[in-house]
Amino acid sequence: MRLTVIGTGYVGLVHATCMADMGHTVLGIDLDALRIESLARGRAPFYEPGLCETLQRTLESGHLRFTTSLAEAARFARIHFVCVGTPQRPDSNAADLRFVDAVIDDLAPYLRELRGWCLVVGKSTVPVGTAARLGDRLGRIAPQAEIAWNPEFLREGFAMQDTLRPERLVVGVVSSRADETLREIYAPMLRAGTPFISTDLPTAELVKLAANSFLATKISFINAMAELCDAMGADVMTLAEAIGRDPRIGRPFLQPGLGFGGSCLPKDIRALVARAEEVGLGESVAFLRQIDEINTRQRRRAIALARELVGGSFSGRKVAVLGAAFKPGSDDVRDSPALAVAAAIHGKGAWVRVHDPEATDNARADFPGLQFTLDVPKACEDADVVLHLTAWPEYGEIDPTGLAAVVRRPVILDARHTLDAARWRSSGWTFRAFGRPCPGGLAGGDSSEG
Ligand SMILES: NC(=O)c1ccc[n+]([C@@H]2O[C@H](COP(=O)([O-])OP(=O)(O)OC[C@H]3O[C@@H](n4cnc5c(N)ncnc54)[C@H](O)[C@@H]3O)[C@@H](O)[C@H]2O)c1
Ligand SMILES: O=c1ccn([C@@H]2O[C@H](COP(=O)(O)OP(=O)(O)O[C@H]3O[C@H](CO)[C@@H](O)[C@H](O)[C@H]3O)[C@@H](O)[C@H]2O)c(=O)[nH]1
Repeated sequence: MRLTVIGTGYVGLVHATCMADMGHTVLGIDLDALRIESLARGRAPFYEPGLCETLQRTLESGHLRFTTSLAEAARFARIHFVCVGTPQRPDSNAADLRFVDAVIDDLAPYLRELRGWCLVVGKSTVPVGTAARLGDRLGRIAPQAEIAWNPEFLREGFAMQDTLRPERLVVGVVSSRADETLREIYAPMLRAGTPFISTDLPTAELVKLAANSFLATKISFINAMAELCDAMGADVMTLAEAIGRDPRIGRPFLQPGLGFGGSCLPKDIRALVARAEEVGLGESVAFLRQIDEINTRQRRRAIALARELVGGSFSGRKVAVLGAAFKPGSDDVRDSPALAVAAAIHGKGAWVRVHDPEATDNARADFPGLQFTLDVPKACEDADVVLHLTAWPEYGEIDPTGLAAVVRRPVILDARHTLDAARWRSSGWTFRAFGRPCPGGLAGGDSSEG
């Protein structure tokens, strides 16, 4: 089938390339002319495992092309996926819907000129009620155009596999024709057994926000347990393993540490609370405010413990930071917990040098005051403390003995719980982690400092 994908960010570009790889003929559209130019030459604007190869393959096969023109998009296909951003508004916790609104306003006049039915399918994460509102807006200008909502659940770092082999497909539709069209688009996945959940617009919109709220709740729950473990001398990793064995609880998303960041979980739980408040149900989701607060507290705890580890003041201290991306497998630094901690420590007078295997360009653009390097020993040269803040697998391969020879003091805070404490300690390191007993005292820093 012929499809367009409007917005070629993390969601749109991955969706466009995967749809093209499945055999559809796809036109990708973005306002950003430089991005479109480099995509047309097969260059992806961000790091995502497997994306580059698929992009090049689908460009070569002729299944994928790019343009900046919505007029061309309207002529090209009857099905248009909308994948533009819905960030947090600068002035409140609500979602900023101006990009999705703009796509509908700009596309609708071109669709009106066409004869026959067409379908605009939102994939962006939006507050409940947005799809119906956009459907009305679209219908007023182009009465033969219909809206559907098909929220996206991909994880960065696993985006290709999550798109090609999703756990489920959720579609909100207002007609059986939309339902059948979406089933046809996703036919190879349905044949492979992917559950297809077809529902109304509000349910589809809410499923997405509910899923992210639940994931955020699991993470903050285990981090709250880590705080208790610190105070009580218990071990949060054993606790996570033990409760995670219960299939009603499950081990995934119980990894304690610095908490969640990125462009989705933080803004999505805030947007859900904001929307619930609009309909007078703020109290029903008040717990999500606490989930958010527990999450940001982890960053303050890491700063406080790091300060304790350098002797009580950051002034003039050298701090090595391992990791800048909001999570491993991605070069995305949007709301990165690692960079928030690094910047705060830098702001308190420390020399901070950050290593990341993929995200240094993006991180440098957002935090020009920090120093960056692609070499772990260089990041750690003369450091008073090493902070492990993003769990890239290669940090698990570091030789602690070799690194001890480079630093000023062999002291490490593992804020992601993926390093082997025994190995580091046996190489002479003072090794600290939240929620884990440590020889000679409790691991937790106080969380009082902002
Ligand atoms: N990033 C993720 O992992 C992820 C996963 C699931 C859902 N989502 C949701 O999907 C949506 C997109 O997220 P993203 O991370 O891909 O965003 P992004 O910021 O990476 O990409 C958005 C793209 O849309 C383009 N754009 C903006 N307005 C446009 C317009 N009028 N016409 C054409 N292009 C336009 C921008 O130039 C940009 O390239 C958001 O609602 C997000 O919450 C994101
Ligand atoms: O046990 C865990 C799991 C994750 N994280 C952190 O949580 C954040 C988010 O991780 P993850 O959910 O893997 O990344 P995203 O790519 O942001 O994906 C989430 O947000 C997307 C956008 O809505 C959804 O599509 C995905 O389903 C949802 O997992 C990162 O900072 C992780 O380091 C933890 O601290 N502990």
